[in-house]
Amino acid sequence: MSGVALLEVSNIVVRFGGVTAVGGVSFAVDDQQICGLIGPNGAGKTTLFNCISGIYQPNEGDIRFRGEMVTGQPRHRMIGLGIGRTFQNLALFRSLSVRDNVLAGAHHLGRAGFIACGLHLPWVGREAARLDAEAQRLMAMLDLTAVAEVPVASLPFGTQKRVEMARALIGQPRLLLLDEPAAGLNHGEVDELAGLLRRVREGFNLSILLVEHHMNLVMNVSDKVVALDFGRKIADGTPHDVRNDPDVIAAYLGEAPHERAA
Ligand SMILES: Nc1ncnc2c1ncn2[C@@H]1O[C@H](COP(=O)(O)OP(=O)(O)OP(=O)(O)O)[C@@H](O)[C@H]1O
Repeated sequence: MSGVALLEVSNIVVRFGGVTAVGGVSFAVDDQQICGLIGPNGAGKTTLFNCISGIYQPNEGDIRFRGEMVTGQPRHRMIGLGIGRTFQNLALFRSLSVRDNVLAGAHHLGRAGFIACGLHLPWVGREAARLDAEAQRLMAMLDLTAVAEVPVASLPFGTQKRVEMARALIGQPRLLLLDEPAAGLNHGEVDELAGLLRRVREGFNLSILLVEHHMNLVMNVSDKVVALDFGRKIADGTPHDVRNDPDVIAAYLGEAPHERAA
């Protein structure tokens, strides 16, 4: 694997009818790297994200994950390969408890089918106990233990976002895609999120690709930043370099991006 990026996106093009949402974007994410993906509204961030997570199939270009071509693979296959994600507007089972939502993220790991469960085979119980222990560990790490049995619908938005992250993490991703994790959070929660992202990266030995409008968070937590505008890449480098890039500043209507923090 040495010399091969964890994720390699090459010349991705996505068109919706006459609209070119992504017009030939390339970038790479390395092992254990936090990469921020930024750009003004309509720049193509979500569309690119949806290609990487298997929701959209690009019209052109390639996506390689751990050296393997995965372009156009369906979502369940991407999860199996190690690409987990959260959604901007959350995609939780609202009437289920936090614990059950977290466990729902592990369904592709289980080997226990209908017949094995019906026969009460011993390894089925062992597998369930192992997953439950992992869910407990994740809930502790994401400060969810106290609400483990609470239906997610009754929890504050910031807590629900942590549930979604725990659900993605129990799937043992090598790459975690986070779609606007700071949206809807207050200042204190955003500060905690920065620390949490670093702990998650260290604790799970994974990489994070982060779409985010909250510039302070992106610049503070990312090892590298990729900036898009009108479906094209306009910068790719360290937070310092991207923040000072003239094209990035121009894309944000003359404001330095770090001054645009929510
Ligand atoms: N399903 C769709 N059908 C048609 N056009 C779309 C569709 N999804 C996105 N677009 C268009 O593609 C372009 C890129 O949109 P996209 O949502 O990827 O941008 P974004 O950078 O994620 O924006 P935001 O920050 O507002 O979420 C926009 O012009 C958008 O209107």
